[in-house]
This record gives sequence, C-alpha cells and structure tokens, in this order.
Amino acid sequence: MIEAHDLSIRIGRRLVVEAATLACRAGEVTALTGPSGCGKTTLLQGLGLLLRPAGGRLAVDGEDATHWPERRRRAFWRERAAFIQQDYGVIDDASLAFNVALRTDLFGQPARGSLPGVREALRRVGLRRPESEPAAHLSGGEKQRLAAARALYRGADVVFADEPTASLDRGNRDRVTGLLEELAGAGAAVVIATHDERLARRCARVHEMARAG
Ligand SMILES: Nc1ncnc2c1ncn2[C@@H]1O[C@H](COP(=O)(O)OP(=O)(O)OP(=O)(O)O)[C@@H](O)[C@H]1O
Repeated sequence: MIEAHDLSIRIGRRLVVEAATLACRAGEVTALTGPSGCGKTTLLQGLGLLLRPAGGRLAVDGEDATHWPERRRRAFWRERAAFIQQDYGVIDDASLAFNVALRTDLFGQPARGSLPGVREALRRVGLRRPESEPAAHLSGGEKQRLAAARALYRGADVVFADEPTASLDRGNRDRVTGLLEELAGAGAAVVIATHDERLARRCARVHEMARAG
C-alpha cells in the first residue's frame, strides 16, 4: 500500500501538487483525476518515488519512504513496481521480448525459461506479433500494451499507469481496463492518472485534483 499525507511536489519553483492525502491500497485501482495540468502525472510520479516530495509524507506498506535513499528507491522499482506510460519506459531498439522480460541470454534472446511467460504476457495484452520484433515498430497504443505486458510478466505488486487508455480504440481500452482490474484482483495496488471518465467510474477509489496555486 502507498500512502501520501499532505504530499507536496515542486517542479522548478512551482508547487504542482499541494497537500495531497490519499491511500492506494493493494487489491484496488485508485484513479487520479482532474483538469489538464492539475498535476495528475506529477502526483503519480511522486507516489512512484520518481520525484522527491517538497513536503508531507509518503509511506510504502506503513514504512516512511519520504526520504528513502536512492538504493531503497531503486530496490522498490526493481522488485515491486511497474510503470505503464506511453512512449516511456519502452526501449525502441530492443525486441518485444526484451521489453517484457528486461533480461536476455548471451545471444540477445529472452533468458531461458522466460520465453513462455513472455509469450503469455504478450498474448494477454493482445499483441500478436513475433516477440523478436523491435518495439520501434509499435504504435503508441501498442507500446502502452507492451508496458502492461511487462507489469503482468513481472507480477508487480504496485502498478502506476499514466493515461493507460488514452490512445486506444474501444476494444483495446476495454482490454487494458480489464487488465488493470485483473492486476488489482491479483493483489496489486494499481494507481492510474486518467481523463477517461468511464475508467474512473470503474475504480474503487477516485482522488480528484484541482489546480494547485
Ligand atoms: N518537467 C516540467 N517542467 C516544467 N513544468 C512542468 C514539468 N512537468 C509538468 N509541469 C507542469 O506542471 C503542471 C502539472 O503537470 P502534469 O503533467 O502533472 O499535469 P496533468 O494533470 O497530468 O496534465 P494532463 O492531464 O494534461 O496530462 C503543468 O502545468 C505542467 O506544465
């Protein structure tokens, strides 16, 4: 579980997130909503420990993570978290398989034993392409699904998704929404920043944001 108490985040000199208090629980999808520019992405990145808070507190499973050193934050990203962001976190030059597993053998193929898991994750997000294909061939929406496949493959227990349905057509929007619910159903804390009202309505918790001063 990720909890924020009075969390503030500055970008440059500007206070973009002001005193946000929310709890993102395991087994639930939490939506961050609000008008464009209100700071949804910034808060998402703060909750994911990608941005350091300017004030307030952040806890991971009840442990104060506000001032975790780089080493602890890296361990959190490596062992527990997955980020789904369009055109972000996908390595264009690498194969689909490498992007899902982030591990290869000496020949640049997915490490032995991981290929069936990689194929299953790609199948579940509906990417019916050879796993050796470079990610550069994918559209923005397909890259989002590739990032979702990585979260599935890794069994991440905290999933952060920025506008996960933004560039998808209806069928794939439903598929990604279903996947996020499935991840939560398997026990993950799923946090999404979204404009998609249909998606927000399906979430267990909605944190509505206003523009900070
Ligand atoms: N790297 C940056 N440098 C300068 N300003 C930034 C940076 N990142 C975000 N901001 C500003 O912080 C504010 C909040 O941005 P953020 O992307 O968090 O909002 P958002 O609610 O996710 O917006 P949208 O719904 O349009 O994606 C915006 O005014 C934005 O211009």
